[in-house]
Amino acid sequence: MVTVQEAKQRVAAHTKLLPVQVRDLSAASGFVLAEDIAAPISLPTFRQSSMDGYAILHTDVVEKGIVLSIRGESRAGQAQVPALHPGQACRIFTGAPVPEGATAVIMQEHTSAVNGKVTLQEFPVPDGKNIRRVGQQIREGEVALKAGTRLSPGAIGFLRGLNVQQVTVYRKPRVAMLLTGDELLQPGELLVPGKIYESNSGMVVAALAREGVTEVALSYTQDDSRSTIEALEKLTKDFDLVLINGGISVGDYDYVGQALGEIGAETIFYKVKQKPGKPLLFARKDTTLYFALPGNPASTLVCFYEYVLPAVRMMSGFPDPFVRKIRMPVKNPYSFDGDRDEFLKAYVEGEYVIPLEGQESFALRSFAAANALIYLPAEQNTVQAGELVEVHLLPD
Ligand SMILES: Nc1nc2c(c(=O)[nH]1)N[C@H]1C(S)=C(S)[C@@H](COP(=O)(O)OP(=O)(O)OC[C@H]3O[C@@H](n4cnc5c(N)ncnc54)[C@H](O)[C@@H]3O)O[C@H]1N2
Ligand code: MOO
Repeated sequence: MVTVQEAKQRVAAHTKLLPVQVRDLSAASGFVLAEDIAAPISLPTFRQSSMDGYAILHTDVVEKGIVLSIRGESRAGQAQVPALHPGQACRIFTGAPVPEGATAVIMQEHTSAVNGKVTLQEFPVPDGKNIRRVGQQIREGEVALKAGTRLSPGAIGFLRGLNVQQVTVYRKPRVAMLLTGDELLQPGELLVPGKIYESNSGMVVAALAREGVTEVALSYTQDDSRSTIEALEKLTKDFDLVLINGGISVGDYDYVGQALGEIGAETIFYKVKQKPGKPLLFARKDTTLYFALPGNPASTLVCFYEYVLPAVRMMSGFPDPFVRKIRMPVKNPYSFDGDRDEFLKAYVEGEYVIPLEGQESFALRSFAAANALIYLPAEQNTVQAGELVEVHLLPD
């Protein structure tokens, strides 16, 4: 049995970055850049107006009420704009090229135009006012995004604006999941005595999809040694990550630990001093990592968020792979017995975190309402209302 901290360290120590791949930017959201990206162009590429109004020479504005003659127009997308001379103003719109010679744009609301003349109500007008400079955002050749950046929607938009079409990123793991249990029913099957509807594959598939892992090879096995070994043998080569669910405790029909030994996987740890999820096993064979997740549904999901998700993120190049931790005051007092650290299904509401009813590891009802886990080390087994606790925010 290892501590939570030791288990996390061992996961980190045995999880390697996956090879890089080139992806179209349109299919790279959520991936992590493996190389710096240099800006192929400057942004803006030309001087642009940031307002609808009039391009002028700021030096013309020596007092309030100056009148200039309107010469021409510049609209967004226009290629040629005549140069501006002292005493002139050019009608201009947001995003349009600023004529050569102009040094400022006065917003329309600060002007009045009549009969080809415009009166400016603003004084003084600083040099460069309402003009986006060439390269103000980024200059050609500068590093636009560094290796290790996760491609957020903002990053994708930024790269699109730079006309970057392909990116080199770390690939995401190829994942298989093996569900064990004689009691498991597929959706829609007839409910017969002793059976349950299988919940854990759908849950893990949904959680993986949020990490950008959209394909999971699912397979099922009965609780017997031979079929468990055979099922695992099929999953070695083609996958970076194999998740096994159930059959990892000490019962007479729990064959997963033994089967992993039979296929030559090396156990890196078995059992973590935590609740739920004590019988978690982590193993490795060649470049494939195996997590045997305890079958109790809440144990499966806690182990997923605390260990599997960080491993997926580490493989895909995330610099900060663990779920986000903050310290918050707990709304209600809470206490527990036992010598294992606890992960409590919880709800963050405003400035407080609330431990939810129904913490048993068979129960997903509380998980369905949770947006966080409270991590309480065994030493902190009694907390008072208002006491600060460590909160792990679940990904949205
Ligand atoms: N004598 C002991 N018994 C148990 C111990 C122990 O230390 N000594 N540990 C308990 C803990 S803690 C956990 S957690 C469970 C883990 O059990 P397994 O990983 O072997 O899982 P199973 O026995 O196969 O199933 C447990 C539970 O979960 C249900 N289950 C399994 N798979 C699914 C699924 N895909 N979807 C929905 N529900 C599933 C299964 O029906 C059982 O109710 O062991 C304790 N026992
Ligand atoms: O560790 Mo188990 O998940 O407590 O039921």
